[in-house]
Amino acid sequence: MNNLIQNLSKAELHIHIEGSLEPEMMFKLAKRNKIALPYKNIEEIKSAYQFNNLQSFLDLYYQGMAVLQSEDDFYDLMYAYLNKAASQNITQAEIFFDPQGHTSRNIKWDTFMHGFKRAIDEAKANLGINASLIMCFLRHLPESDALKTFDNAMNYRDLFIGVGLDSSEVGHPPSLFKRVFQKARDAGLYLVAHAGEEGDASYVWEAIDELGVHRIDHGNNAINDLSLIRRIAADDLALTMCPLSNQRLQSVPDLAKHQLRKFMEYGVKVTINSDDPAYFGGYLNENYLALTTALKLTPDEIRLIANNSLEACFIQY
Ligand SMILES: Nc1ncnc2[nH]cnc12
Ligand SMILES: [Zn+2]
Repeated sequence: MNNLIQNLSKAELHIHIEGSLEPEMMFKLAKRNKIALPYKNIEEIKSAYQFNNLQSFLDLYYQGMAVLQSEDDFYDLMYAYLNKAASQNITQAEIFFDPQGHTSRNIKWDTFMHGFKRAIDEAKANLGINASLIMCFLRHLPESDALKTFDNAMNYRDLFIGVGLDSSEVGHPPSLFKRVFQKARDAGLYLVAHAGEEGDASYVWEAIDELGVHRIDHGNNAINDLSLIRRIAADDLALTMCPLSNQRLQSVPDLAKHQLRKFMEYGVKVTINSDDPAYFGGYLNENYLALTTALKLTPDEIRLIANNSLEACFIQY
């Protein structure tokens, strides 16, 4: 199975670039930028990564971002991910970034956008991997902040392909972001949203009906609503699922009960992704392997999931 998973061409459609910040790089950048970390060494960082829900992870995720300061920092972060992705036979990635996590720390748009672009261009030339960016709005902040972020992002319109919605889900439903998603739709951008990770099925309904998303990030809790599953399948909305993330954030009790199999039985276009690999203990192939073992996926099922990921890409090469 290991070889099959390694050798298959795959796309990754749910990866937060800031979630690929490995403890080693966090330490290196903290030193480079003279930023004090609340950890003495890499082992201490790793042992702090014990999560009991989404928020307990997000608190450390936002704290970790503080080491990202210069264009070179953003370049290094992106290039390291793309290098790893290419080594796992990922031919294409549509990558999330969180601008509000950086502008709130007074980092300039040019700094992160130019760092990301340089890494993406060099990785294409050196490694043959295709990558595009999806800008996410932080849903724990008000829509007015997302609208300002959207206006600033339009100065870089050719550097990203879509918008998404992430951060703390419960209490921040998709409908609160209707206006900014409408603006993004009018600008010809692709639309995605995290929904049904910790929120119930109503969050997924809203992402579809109020935001008009083209893919759903996670979607796990849609499993409790048969008419919703049928709607997702009928509209061919891919789910970008993240098994190790679900396990580490305790949003599934046991990987053997992961919702992916049931969605697949209903004909939903399911995909496997890594979400925040530096925090959840595995990149894409480790996610495929963990779910293959837990759900006893057959080689044909693994091929189908990998093929789904290529079909669900917004950009077809
Ligand atoms: N799994 C996740 N859910 C919501 N927001 C996130 N930001 C980074 N990872 C996330
Ligand atoms: Zn995510």
